[in-house]
Amino acid sequence: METTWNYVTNITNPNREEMLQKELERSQFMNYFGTRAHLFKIAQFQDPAVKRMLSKLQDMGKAALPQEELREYNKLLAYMETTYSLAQVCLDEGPCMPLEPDLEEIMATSRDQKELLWAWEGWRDAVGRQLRPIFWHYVQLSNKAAQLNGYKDMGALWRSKYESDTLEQDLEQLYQELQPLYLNLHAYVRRALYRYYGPELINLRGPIPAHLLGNMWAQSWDKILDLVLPFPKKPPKDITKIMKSQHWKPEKMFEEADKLLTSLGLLPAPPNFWRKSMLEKPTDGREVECHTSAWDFYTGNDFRIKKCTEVTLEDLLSIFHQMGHIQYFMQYQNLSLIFHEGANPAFEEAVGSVIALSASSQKHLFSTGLISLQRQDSEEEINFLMGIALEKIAFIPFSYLVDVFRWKVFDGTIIKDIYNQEWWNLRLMHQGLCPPVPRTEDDFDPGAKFHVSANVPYMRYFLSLVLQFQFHEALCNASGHVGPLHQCDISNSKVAGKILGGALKLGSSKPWPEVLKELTGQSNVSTNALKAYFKPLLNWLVAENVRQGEILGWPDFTCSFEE
Ligand SMILES: C[C@H](NC(=O)O)C(=O)O
Ligand SMILES: [Zn+2]
Repeated sequence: METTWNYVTNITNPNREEMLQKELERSQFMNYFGTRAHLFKIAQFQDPAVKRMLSKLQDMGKAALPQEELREYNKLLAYMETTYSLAQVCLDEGPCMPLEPDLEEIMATSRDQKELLWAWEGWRDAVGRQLRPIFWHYVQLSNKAAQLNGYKDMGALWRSKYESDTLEQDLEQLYQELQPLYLNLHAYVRRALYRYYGPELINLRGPIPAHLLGNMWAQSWDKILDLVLPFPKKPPKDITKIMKSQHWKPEKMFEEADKLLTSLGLLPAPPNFWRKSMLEKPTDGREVECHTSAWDFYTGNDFRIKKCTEVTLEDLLSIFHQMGHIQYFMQYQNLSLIFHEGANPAFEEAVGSVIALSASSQKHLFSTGLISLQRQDSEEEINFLMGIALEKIAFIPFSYLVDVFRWKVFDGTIIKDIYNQEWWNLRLMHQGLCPPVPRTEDDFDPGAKFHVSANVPYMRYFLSLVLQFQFHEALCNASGHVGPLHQCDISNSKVAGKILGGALKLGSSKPWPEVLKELTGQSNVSTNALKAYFKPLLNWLVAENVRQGEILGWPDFTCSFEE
């Protein structure tokens, strides 16, 4: 881990070589134990814990590849992730801009569609196009590694982490249940963009151009809240502006998250965290991978976050999310190593997001001194819920389709000659978006998303969307909260903290339905809590869309490009 950390926090060739060497040694170690674990037949054992431990030990991942192919695979992985992390988009004459913070800032704040298009297209030229020629090779080697572990392809290996042979149908079911929320939000936002950008850009019966949603991947739309605010006369406070006026620094943002977690009776981040994390983008000229991530160094007291923190509300909530990962690492520390992971990958993502849901409540913002008045009238409440919905509801189809795409690439349904057109077919079908300019098969737009370039599965974020509201509702009830779910802040509730901590302590030692039952009292994933949270907003959206005579969906499904 240390050599990988050294590389992503100081991208140089020597660090890369050292990381690749250590990766190889680590894989040999995994291979040695994995092969020996295969000597045992799991069926011979009775004890569920032993059977569970064995099956996890037998899963070697990429370490199952022969030496030479593993070396090749690790070089490919490093090339893809580094290309993403070092990519910049240059103005004709003048500065080049990295994704964080420059290009993301443009996507979030510019309202000039030409400037948005420049950043959107430039980023895809700088990253996606570079990965296109080698992505197929990555797919082949990934599938070979999966097959050597007994899976038909890498998508099957990724899905196996959820220990369910009805995973795909279950996810599809959850996705369908959330469609009314998404379609009503999409229609409402399209109308608002129509008002701002006009009919030459927006077709009220068609998909929305993907560069106008405030985000490089149009995955969350919270940055265009000002364009879509339901009650413009009652704008919410600009928390980012208030943070800056109160001279917040990154360190304070992390301390706030640590404070909320310890107020629940959960564990504080240890001294190593504050000493060894990278909480800001270095200013000493070092090239770093800015995509935020949380790290466990498996020593029992060395946990770090790598983040190029900006003083914004978005980064404050992202920090709550990341400190949730750190909390999980700490809580399952006493289990045997093999169980040092979340009950399933979506649990890992949901923990921090649950904390962030409390942190983003008016009650918490008030207690943090970021707003001076907590009370909201019904119109302000709709404005508030719209802000949360632009982040969470908009994210439903994106978080679902990224791995629907990759599962099909791994299982061969999507062949390499049509990667990009199939990506946009899914973006059109699920998100109701169009590329703002024509795309070709020289492009590889999925590669312009970190998780695709960094070989990180994504379905975990879709499932986490549902789970985080289920956890939030259960913990809010446990904390004695009464009233609308969106007003709940579990801070200071030792009861809620005890329930959450108890579930995290289980790591992956128990099947995740059992952990879900411990946490929420239910053993099945349910969208009821998410729907309850947004109910007031959905009622308002439906009435508004009916009033405007909106068409839900995009019957004009062609993407028109302005001349
Ligand atoms: C949702 C996901 N979060 C993360 O990577 O931490 C993303 O940024 O796309
Ligand atoms: Zn995460």
